[in-house]
Amino acid sequence: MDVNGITFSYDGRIDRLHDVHTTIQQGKITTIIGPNGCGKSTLLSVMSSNGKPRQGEVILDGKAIMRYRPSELARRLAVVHQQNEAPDDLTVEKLIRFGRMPHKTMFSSDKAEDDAAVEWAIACTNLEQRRFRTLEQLSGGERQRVWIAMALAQRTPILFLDEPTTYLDMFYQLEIMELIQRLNLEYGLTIVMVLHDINQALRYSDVIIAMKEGRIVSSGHPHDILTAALIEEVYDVQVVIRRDAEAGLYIVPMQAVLRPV
Ligand SMILES: Nc1ncnc2c1ncn2[C@@H]1O[C@H](COP(=O)(O)OP(=O)(O)OP(=O)(O)O)[C@@H](O)[C@H]1O
Repeated sequence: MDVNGITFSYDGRIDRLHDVHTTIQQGKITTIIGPNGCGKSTLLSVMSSNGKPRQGEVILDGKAIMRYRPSELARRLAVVHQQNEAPDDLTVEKLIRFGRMPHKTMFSSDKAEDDAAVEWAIACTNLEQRRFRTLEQLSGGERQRVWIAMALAQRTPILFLDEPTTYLDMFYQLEIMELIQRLNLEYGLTIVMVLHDINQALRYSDVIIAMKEGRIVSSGHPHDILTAALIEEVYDVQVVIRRDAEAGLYIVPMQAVLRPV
């Protein structure tokens, strides 16, 4: 996927993305980082054809993303949004089955293929024991796995996740990150996600895109780009970067740099 010079505005007045260029590498995990309001979710939305750029275009498999029919795009790319809502009385299995919608035509659907995709999504996300529960009977971490399972049931080669670990405790955060890593390594899914936890970004990404004020400041392998200088430039936070024999590279935020406004 190529992002070619995207400039985007919600209201036609203020640009929230300014001439953004990047290439999403197939089969890799790419993580978008940056402070609140810098345009991470906006970029993810434009990259999934959810918003028309003022300038530039996103190319997927040689074709501009805006030229895909919605169902055609939904067979290539699935999105797990930051906030998800569904009726509380819907069972896990029924909800996951909605992921099959893009594969149905007006006249037919391959029931065996649908069943196999739903079973695969349930198995990947370890929801076998929860399939007949309703959403309200699940923990936050289990609910997040349901949304991921629904996206997996789409059987797309590309998966976008917007802040998949927000509101989850340490256990569930790790569980989701390990699931994402497994989906990438075992099934070759191309993953693009937004994360706030810089250490998670460092540990699980092949490529990091660092944004500030609607622009890409730096992108590349986490070990190459995540320097103390870059983090201070992007977040206004001083950090120390350490390497531990067991834990590898890790970042410790030390101090917010207060700047006059
Ligand atoms: N639907 C919208 N209509 C108008 N402005 C919006 C809309 N969504 C976001 N914005 C604005 O666009 C800018 C970028 O927002 P975006 O949600 O992409 O940032 P973000 O980096 O994902 O932030 P966060 O980390 O807080 O989720 C912000 O100034 C935000 O207020």
